[in-house]
Amino acid sequence: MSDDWTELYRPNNLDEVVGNPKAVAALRQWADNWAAGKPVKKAAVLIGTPGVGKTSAALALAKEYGWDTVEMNASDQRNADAVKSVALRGALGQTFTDSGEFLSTLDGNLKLIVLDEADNLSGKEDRGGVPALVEVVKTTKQPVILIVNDWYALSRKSSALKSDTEQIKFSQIKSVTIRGVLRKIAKDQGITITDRALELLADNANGDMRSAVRDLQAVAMGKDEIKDIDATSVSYREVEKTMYNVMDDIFKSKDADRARRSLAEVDEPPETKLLWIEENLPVAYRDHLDMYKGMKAVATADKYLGRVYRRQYFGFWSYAGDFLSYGVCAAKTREMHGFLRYNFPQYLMKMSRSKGMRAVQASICSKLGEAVHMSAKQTRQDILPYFSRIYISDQEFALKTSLDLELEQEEIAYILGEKIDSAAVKRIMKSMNPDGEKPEKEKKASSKQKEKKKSPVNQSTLF
Ligand SMILES: Nc1ncnc2c1ncn2[C@@H]1O[C@H](COP(=O)(O)OP(=O)(O)OP(=O)(O)O)[C@@H](O)[C@H]1O
Repeated sequence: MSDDWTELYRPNNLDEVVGNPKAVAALRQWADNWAAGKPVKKAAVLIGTPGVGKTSAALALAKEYGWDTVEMNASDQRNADAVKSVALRGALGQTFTDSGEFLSTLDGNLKLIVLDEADNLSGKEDRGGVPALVEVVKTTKQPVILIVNDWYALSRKSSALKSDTEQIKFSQIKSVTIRGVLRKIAKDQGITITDRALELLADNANGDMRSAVRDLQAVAMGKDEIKDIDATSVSYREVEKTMYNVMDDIFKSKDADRARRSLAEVDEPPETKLLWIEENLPVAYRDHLDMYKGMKAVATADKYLGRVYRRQYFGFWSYAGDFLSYGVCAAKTREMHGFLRYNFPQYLMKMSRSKGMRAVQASICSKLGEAVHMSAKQTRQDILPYFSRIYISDQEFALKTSLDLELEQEEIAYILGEKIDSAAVKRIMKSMNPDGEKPEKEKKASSKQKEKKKSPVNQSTLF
């Protein structure tokens, strides 16, 4: 049995494929025609974003109709011959898998050929990827299903692909539907889960069932009860995910209205939105004029954001939003397709890193300041540089002060200017704690700090 819940709970039949009844009905109709020996279109294309059940539906269909399945990755050019050899043979006789093995068809059953990533044939046109696919969908003697995320990208490469296939669209799964599936899985696993946690997990998935099931499995690890707080741990990813979606709406499509709505809906401060767009505009717009116009819109948005604070007029936020969405979206000369690798804003990354560093420095200064009866600020200016020098050069001093000040590993690393897991830091930690047991003092340290009950450190031990 699979440990991966997305495999374990893959639908076993078409009725278990939730959320897209029309698509499932269309798929059944297509399969019925094949089963009756009169396929109207020999190949079906299942179109939809990742994790909405396209592959599951194809596999469930084969099970329901008692067909064998041959799954192949269409983007791998090496498979083209293997696909043809399976597809172009009749139901009787023998066929090959992509690894060249014989597949016997003793009962004369149909064989469902599932071609994953069929939209990923980019750059392969000249090497025959698309023509091979067209030949297959026209002449196959076996039912063929193409799985695609981006139908536009594929269909514009060949009009035959459009006319010779049955296109079936899968929409994103509604949050409430996802919730139902998650509830069933939790029950089956003997896990209790709060309604709020279910809601959080389902909402976070943004219509992607696979990611919802994965998140559930991740938060359930080692637990038999999932509380609200457990589910909130996945929510940071939602921010990125949502911003990534907004990026696509702004940079790829020409639908400026959608771009505007999408940017307005994402729950992030306007400054953060601007940073995302500024960071990724050069990734998306390779044309210099598009980039120039886009950056101009970003600059104008930035001007309005500045005015919000200077004039305390929050109406300017919407102006800024319009420039970032409408402005940037309309700056391009044509729609963009294909995958774009967006970056998390560098500025935010640096800031959060240095925020972490500043917090560590503040905590050292507060401990040290207490020992020498000085404010944390004064300690930082007048004591810390000298303290660090002595600490680095005198091991005995380092050990003593680390124990007296109850320094944590990250604080020691900061003073030494080393990485947290460096040999020097480990050496001091080990000397502080030779038996591997946490000293009593250290154990109490964090709770003591929280209580703000400052322990009187003996100055004579320190210096
Ligand atoms: N509609 C659905 N009903 C039930 N389970 C689903 C559905 N969609 C997805 N799942 C769950 O998510 C997993 C992944 O789904 P599946 O592989 O079918 O998605 P997909 O649309 O083919 O995605 P991709 O395009 O990334 O391959 C399934 O194994 C199943 O556990």
